[in-house]
Amino acid sequence: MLKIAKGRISYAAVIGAILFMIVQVIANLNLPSLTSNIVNNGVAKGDISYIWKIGFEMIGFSLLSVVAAFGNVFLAARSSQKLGKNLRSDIYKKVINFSNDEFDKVETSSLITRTTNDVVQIQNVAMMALRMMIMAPIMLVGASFLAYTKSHELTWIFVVSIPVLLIFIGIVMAFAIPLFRAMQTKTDRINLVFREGLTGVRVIRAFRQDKFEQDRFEDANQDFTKNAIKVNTIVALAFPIMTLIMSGTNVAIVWFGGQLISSQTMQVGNMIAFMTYAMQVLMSFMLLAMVFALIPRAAASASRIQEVLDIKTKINDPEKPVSLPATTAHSLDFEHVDYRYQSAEQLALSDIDFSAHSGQTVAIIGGTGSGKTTLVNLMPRFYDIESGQVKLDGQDIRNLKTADLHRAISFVPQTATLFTGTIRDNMKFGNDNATDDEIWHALEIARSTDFVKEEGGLDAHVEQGGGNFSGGQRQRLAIARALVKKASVYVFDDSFSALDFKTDAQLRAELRQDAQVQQGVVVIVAQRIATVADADLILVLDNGKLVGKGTHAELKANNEVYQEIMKSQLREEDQL
Ligand SMILES: Nc1ncnc2c1ncn2[C@@H]1O[C@H](COP(=O)(O)OP(=O)(O)OP(=O)(O)O)[C@@H](O)[C@H]1O
Repeated sequence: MLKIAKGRISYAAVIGAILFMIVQVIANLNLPSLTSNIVNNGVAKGDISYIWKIGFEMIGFSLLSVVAAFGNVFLAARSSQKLGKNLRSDIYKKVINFSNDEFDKVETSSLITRTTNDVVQIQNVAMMALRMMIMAPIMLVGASFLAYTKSHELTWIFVVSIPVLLIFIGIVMAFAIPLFRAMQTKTDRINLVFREGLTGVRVIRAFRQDKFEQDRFEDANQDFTKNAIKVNTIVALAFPIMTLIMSGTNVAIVWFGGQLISSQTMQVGNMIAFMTYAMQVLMSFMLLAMVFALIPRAAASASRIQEVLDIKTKINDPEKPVSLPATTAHSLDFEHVDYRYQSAEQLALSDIDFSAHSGQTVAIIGGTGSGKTTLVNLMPRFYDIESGQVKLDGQDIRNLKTADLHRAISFVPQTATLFTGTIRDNMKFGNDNATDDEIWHALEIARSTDFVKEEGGLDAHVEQGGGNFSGGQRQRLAIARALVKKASVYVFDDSFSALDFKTDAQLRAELRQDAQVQQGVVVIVAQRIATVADADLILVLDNGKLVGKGTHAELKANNEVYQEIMKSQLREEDQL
């Protein structure tokens, strides 16, 4: 846990909080002694001026204690909140640079719990530690010593009450700590089920799985609640018992102290002070117990966060990056590329080899699971290849800064994702300087002007995930967004599948005529022969292998897989 705070917490604030806390403890430790003086020397002797003098001193120490407590809480809160803020941004910075391989390692819902709930646990413990963990031992030592100076005859009471309290605290912790620890994994589970339920709500309804999903959530919720109730019951039971131990100690002090007073071996004031110090001693143990009860849960949180921070991102900038040549003649080359998913034994792609240059359209076709998406994902280095080379403008993409590479590639993924904001915000996602004219031009190519105008133009609101647009409209907006970004390579991963034949054909014709797009290489992943037929180069994938490469006419004449795909699609149309 200390590792996680290192460099993320303000040391000046921590030192300030500790200093204030020391002042507070010293002030608090002085008060019982002053009470005993006032009783012994003022009240017992009827010395009014002494009472006033010590009374003012007590007010002074009380005010000092309040001010110090305020300073301590202020700095403790500030530094623990800052620690939380720094942790959240460090996790976010780390995660945003994850490649798909790393995202495959940690569940998204768990990442969310780690950024929110786990960070809160650390913050709470940091706050408690700065308030109590250091206060308790100082108070414990100070109060024990001062209690002894007030009456060494009564100190034996501690010999009984402290072990009783410690044994009790030990029993409580033994039961509570595993439960505290389990809270985090149970929170994870709730988040996972809740998230899946929310994102898949339509599917759940369509398949009438509402009851099943509700039960699944209920189970997770019930499990969490049961655990929380157990923890709270233990804590709730612990408090009255601890109060009982404290009251028992008080009774013993009054009982035996009374006897000492009547035999004139002890003064009343000393007994009152002893009683207050005894409470401070027991309170210190309780404060320590509270902190130690929270530590295991926070330690579990800390290791969950550290686990994310320690993940080594595989795809990093090279030590000596090269720059892309300043040219308008762009090229994309795959040279004998092999790729294997980290969890898989077999190659997902093997010996992929092709070249394309500015003005050319490369189309990738193949059955479901043949490796089309995997292939295009290698271009922006979402995954790194196992062997071979991928080159952009003649440079191995692993020698480029990832920011430069991503700037050079405009990518439309299979599932179109839009962000909350306006259409304009979404369109400017890859090109902040785009003018309204450029955006309208891109929308025109993507056959989106009509519905965007209907929605209210570029200022039209886009809901979370583009929920207020249809699937086809989202696809077209994602295509337009990719066109607004001026790139060397435009990748469309199955982006035309949601369009009808006519719109698909019009859109591709517009792409062919657009001067900006024609300066780059266009890569289209498609399922339909009609979509790929006019491409300059068609790659036919089958089971991760490049089984055909050529134009439509060439492949139609001599490629078996291509002919098979053609036949199956003709058959489908014939059947209608
Ligand atoms: N993250 C992953 N981890 C392990 N294997 C994966 C992963 N993603 C895809 N695969 C496997 O790689 C193969 C190729 O998948 P890919 O998504 O590239 O196919 P595709 O041709 O794009 O299919 P579709 O047309 O259905 O989108 C499949 O066998 C798939 O199971």
